[in-house]
Parts: sequence; structure tokens; C-alpha cells
Amino acid sequence: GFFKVSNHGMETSLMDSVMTASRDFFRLPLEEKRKYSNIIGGKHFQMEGYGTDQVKTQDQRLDWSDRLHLKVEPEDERNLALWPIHPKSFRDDLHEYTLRSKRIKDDILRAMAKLLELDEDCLVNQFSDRALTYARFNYYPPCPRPDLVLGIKPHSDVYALTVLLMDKDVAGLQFLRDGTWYNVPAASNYTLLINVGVTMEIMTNGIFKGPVHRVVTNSEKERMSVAVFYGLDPEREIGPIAQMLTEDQPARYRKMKVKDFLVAHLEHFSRGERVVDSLRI
Ligand SMILES: O=C(O)CCC(=O)C(=O)O
Ligand SMILES: [Fe+2]
Repeated sequence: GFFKVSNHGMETSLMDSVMTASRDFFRLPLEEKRKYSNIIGGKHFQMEGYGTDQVKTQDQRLDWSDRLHLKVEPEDERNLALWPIHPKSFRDDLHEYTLRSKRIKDDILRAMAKLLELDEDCLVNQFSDRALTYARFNYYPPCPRPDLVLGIKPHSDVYALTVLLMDKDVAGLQFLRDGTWYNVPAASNYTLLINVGVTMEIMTNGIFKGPVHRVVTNSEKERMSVAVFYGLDPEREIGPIAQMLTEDQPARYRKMKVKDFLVAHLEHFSRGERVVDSLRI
């Protein structure tokens, strides 16, 4: 599922700085932002950078949003050429923010392990120093026809855990439960939203589920959010962790290399499907 955390130890000034740096970036002229484009040489799509989703098919549903997607960990794999230098504080703020966010993530992983009656560090230890962390800055401009287009189409996050910093003034995120969409209010009190992703769903053999969510558009106001996604080392396998399996509780998902799993996710996402459903045994 997903939940809000308060008293998380992240300074409100840092949260404000990250939001402001992000807003300032998206307000730059298009030619400035294009320097960080996720399309190389006008045609080749890459995961990182500024832009929208990869367009795979003519009939694909597109989202009413702009993103800046950056790898922050492993630190030696940062592609700094794609880290904006305007506004000036952007790189430092993001670096600082992800250090704090990592502590929150580890605290939550320990609490989740306790809930599962596993060793406290059992989940934390799944994330080696080669584990992937991405930051995604989402910008949703006002949309003249909110009835026709979504800010982000329904999806489950693919990585293990998402730490989401939401707009303080404008709501838009919705979660699906039993066929009904529920609104998440704007984060006026500096709470962070923690969202379980399908990597966690698989690791915990389906106990913690990656909920389906979407973002609706707004005809008057722009909205911003910053998501930090925590994934595994792409070179290892993803599957239910051994501690979750017993004779009565056999594996519900087949194993796959993380790298291939992420590629499969993109295929499913562009079709509005969930990759996890294709891994069920
Ligand atoms: O903008 C939001 O509140 C949610 C964004 C989201 O779901 C995502 O980036 O995966
Ligand atoms: Fe999401």
C-alpha cells in the first residue's frame, strides 16, 4: 500500500528548496531544458533526462506532464551532464535531499521487516551499494481539458519503495482501491508519501502490494512532485526473498534478472499494464 510519514527528520527548508529548484528548472525556456533532453540526437530515447515517456506506439496514451529523471545512486554512475546547472542550487539540493531520503527509506525498510517478523535488517540488506536510486521531478502544467487527459496514467511504481514529496497546495494524486479512485490531499504539513512498488511486492511474495495510482490534471493550477525511487542492483535477480517462503507459502512470482524486469516494465507501462501480473506463477 502507501502511507504518509511525518516527523521524518527531513528539514522543511530542504523540502522547500528542492521544490523551488525544481519549479525554477521547469520554468526555464525550452531550449535550456532541452540541453538535458532524454532524446539523444533527436531520436534515441534514454531513461534519464528531461522530457516525456518514450512513445512506442501511435495509439499510446500520453501523459500531461514534463519530467526530469536522474540516476542518483550508485553515486559513481551519476550522469552529471543531465543534472541541471540552473538554478545554481539544483545539484547540491538534490544531493542533500537524497542523503536524507535514504535514511527515511532505511527506517521504513526496518519497520516493514519487523511487521513481517523478519530480521530487522533483512530488507535493508537487499539494497547493496550497486542498488539503483532514481529521482524524478514531475511537473504538471494546467490542462485545458482535464476530462481528456491524465497527468500520469494508472500505474504501479516498479522499484521497491518510493519516497514522494508532493505539492503543498495542489492535489492530484489518486489511488485505486476496489474499483474506486481516492484522492490524496496536498501535502500542506510537510508529510512525505511512501509508496510500495512492485519490486517490494515480489520480494515479500505478495504481502506488501504495489498499489495502482494516477495523477489527474487541473484546469487552473500547475502541480509539482518529486519522487525518489529505490530499486535493486540491476545485475542481480528479483524474486521472493528466501525468508518469506515456507512449504505453505511457496513463491508466487518467478525469478528474473532485475535489468530484464525493468525493460519488461516499460513495455507493460506503455500499454497501461502491470509487469508484476506477468510474473505470477
Ligand atoms: O505526482 C505524483 O504525486 C505522483 C507521481 C508518480 O506516481 C510517479 O512519479 O510515479
Ligand atoms: Fe507512481
